[in-house]
Amino acid sequence: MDVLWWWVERAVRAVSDVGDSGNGMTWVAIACLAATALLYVVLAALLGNIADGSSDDNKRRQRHPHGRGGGVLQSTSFKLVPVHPSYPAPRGQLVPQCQCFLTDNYFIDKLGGREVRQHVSYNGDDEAFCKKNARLLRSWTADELNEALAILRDERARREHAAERSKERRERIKAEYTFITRCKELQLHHLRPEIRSLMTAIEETWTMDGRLPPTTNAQALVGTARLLELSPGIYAVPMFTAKYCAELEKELSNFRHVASKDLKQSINSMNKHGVSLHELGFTPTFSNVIMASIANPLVEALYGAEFATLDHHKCFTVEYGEKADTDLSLHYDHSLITFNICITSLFEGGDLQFFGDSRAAPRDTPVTWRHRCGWAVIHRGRGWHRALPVRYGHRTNIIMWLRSRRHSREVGCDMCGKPVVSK
Ligand SMILES: O=C(O)CCC(=O)C(=O)O
Ligand SMILES: [Fe+2]
Repeated sequence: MDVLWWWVERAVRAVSDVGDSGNGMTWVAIACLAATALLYVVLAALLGNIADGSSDDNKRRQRHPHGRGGGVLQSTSFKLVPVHPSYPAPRGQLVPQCQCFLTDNYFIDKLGGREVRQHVSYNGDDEAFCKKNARLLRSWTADELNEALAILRDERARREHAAERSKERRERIKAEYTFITRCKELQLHHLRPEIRSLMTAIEETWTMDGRLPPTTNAQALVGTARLLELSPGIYAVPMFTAKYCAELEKELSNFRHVASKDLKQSINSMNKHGVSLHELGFTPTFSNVIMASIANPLVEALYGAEFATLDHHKCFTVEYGEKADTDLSLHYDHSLITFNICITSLFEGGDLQFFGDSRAAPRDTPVTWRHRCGWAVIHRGRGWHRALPVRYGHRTNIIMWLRSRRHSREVGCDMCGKPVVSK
């Protein structure tokens, strides 16, 4: 590098001398500049640091299984990695691998109009359910019990057929729905400068093998590009521009208005409104791109390398307001890591509250986050959390439940904690 600077200095001096020394020196200046340019190209090629160009993306993918760049001295600014259909790691939405998907985490919101907000397990056997929940059932009337059993049977049937039904809806949406924007193709300019510089800051610390040095930790990043730590392991960062949020909301609101009811199925047992972004066709150009380009490197920096094997996800919207859900009860997510991005601004209330790890009882005093349009909240899926009622307006958030098959096999299922036998 010193040699390069020496040549640059010579070139600059020669050019500035031209004015004083007349034409004789012009040739010296041109020769110096040409030599400098040649030297730069050779050095840049040697360091694998030729900026831009599609071949660069291919090189990045080969260096790191999650499509990230690497290389010492790499200082190009952050780019989204287009995820090619043949790219093996991110496979979009997969069918849940653990059997607990069929038996655990059933939510009963209301019985006979009365709020009960109860999470229970149900294996399809009504008698076993009654025996196991004898104490709870004492507070229910016979009618309420019948209603509860009907809810559980419906929910179990929904889960058993979730994959096929989702595929059918996806195909119908593709055939029947006409997009009015191009929002499902995430572009670099849709991202706020803060997240771009945060990702650049992370890239700059990568070593030659495309990994972060073990000394890199979340504390070093907090404060960079407005990355906030709300509490240990819970972060917030500006992610989407206001313009992009408006475009997303315009599309989603159009879908809400024109799509038939059966295409807008509830995405889990708690949220009755909202749509699956996978069914809307967002996976290849939106969710997979976020997972490969942003989530994996960011999660590695914030939580450690063992979390950076995210390879599938469930991506959907939640909607609160007058003709949507009001709030969301205390729960934890079917995810290793959750990205929760707010895309609207005209609402009041709806704060997100965290109550600690779900492997322990919920804490008394929550950490509260007031959603901001375009900001993402990032947290472990297994943390207790809830959303307070939206009192005015409409709030739409994009929820990405990011999962890792490797983590489920090696550490345990995100929901029940038991190791998942690989398929
Ligand atoms: O509305 C929110 O911000 C929370 C949504 C959420 O926690 C979920 O859908 O899992
Ligand atoms: Fe959640």
